[in-house]
Amino acid sequence: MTERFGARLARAVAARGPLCAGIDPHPGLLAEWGLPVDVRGLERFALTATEALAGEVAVVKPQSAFFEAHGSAGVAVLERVVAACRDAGALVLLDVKRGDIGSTMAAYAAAYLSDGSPLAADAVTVSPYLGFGALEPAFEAAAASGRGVFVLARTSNPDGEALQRADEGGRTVAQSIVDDAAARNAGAEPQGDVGVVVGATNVPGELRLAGLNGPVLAPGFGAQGATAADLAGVFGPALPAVLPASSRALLRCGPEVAAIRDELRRVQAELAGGGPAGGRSAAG
Ligand SMILES: O=c1ccn([C@@H]2O[C@H](COP(=O)(O)O)[C@@H](O)[C@H]2O)c(=O)[nH]1
Repeated sequence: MTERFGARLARAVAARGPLCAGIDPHPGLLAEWGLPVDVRGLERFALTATEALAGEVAVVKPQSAFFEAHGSAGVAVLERVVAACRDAGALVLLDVKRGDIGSTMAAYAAAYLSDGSPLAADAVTVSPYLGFGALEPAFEAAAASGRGVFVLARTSNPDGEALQRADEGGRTVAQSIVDDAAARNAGAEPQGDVGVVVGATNVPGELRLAGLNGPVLAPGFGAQGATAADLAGVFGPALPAVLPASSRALLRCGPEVAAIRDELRRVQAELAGGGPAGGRSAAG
């Protein structure tokens, strides 16, 4: 029987620590690395980043948008990145933020969460804007194949606040997403397969995460300004379930593999020791 994602993730984090390393091939970063902003540059960038990061972290998070921007050749590079991360022992959380009516969601689930699909990852990000229930095909495909789903709840960007903090029957919309995810994870050991996305840039204590019984992906750490010292305040007792995610702050250290890896290890050490990591800049 396929081992569940929640269990696989817990084991990977115990072995390699909680940091989730993002692979975001921004055109500006390709240029900074002295690479052409085309599919050849994308391939060199993404495979170099994979070489630097995937053998060191529990989770790698490729940002699909930057690959899709190069068309089918870019998506082919993404497929190679997914395979190379797996070979290096990392779980792949593909950041695609999909969400649609249930019948179309089933097609996304087939693409990203089903054995045999070239783009199948260990987990994906999904958007609940069409309703948490519309994500059911993704939850089912993930459960059937030992994969995971991370639902956007309270994102790291300031634009999310008005919608996500709106009142939904005495709690915020974001809290209702967390509570729906918690219901799906109830009773799972060591944790469930449904995570939430909560930005590390958010207000301390805004969400009740203690009952989630699942992982919390925390982008906003690093280039968007949140530091290791902020994490305990923002996430409180849920901190052991948090995967701080950083992309640009690591990738800016390239193109040398050793330099990216040195920065990665520095951040991992700070996360382990609770000291300051990350850096300040505007979110977005
Ligand atoms: O709330 C969210 C959800 C997803 N993201 C994604 O995470 C990375 C962040 O990159 P950095 O370079 O570390 O800022 C990026 O892929 C976003 O699309 C997010 O930032 N916030």
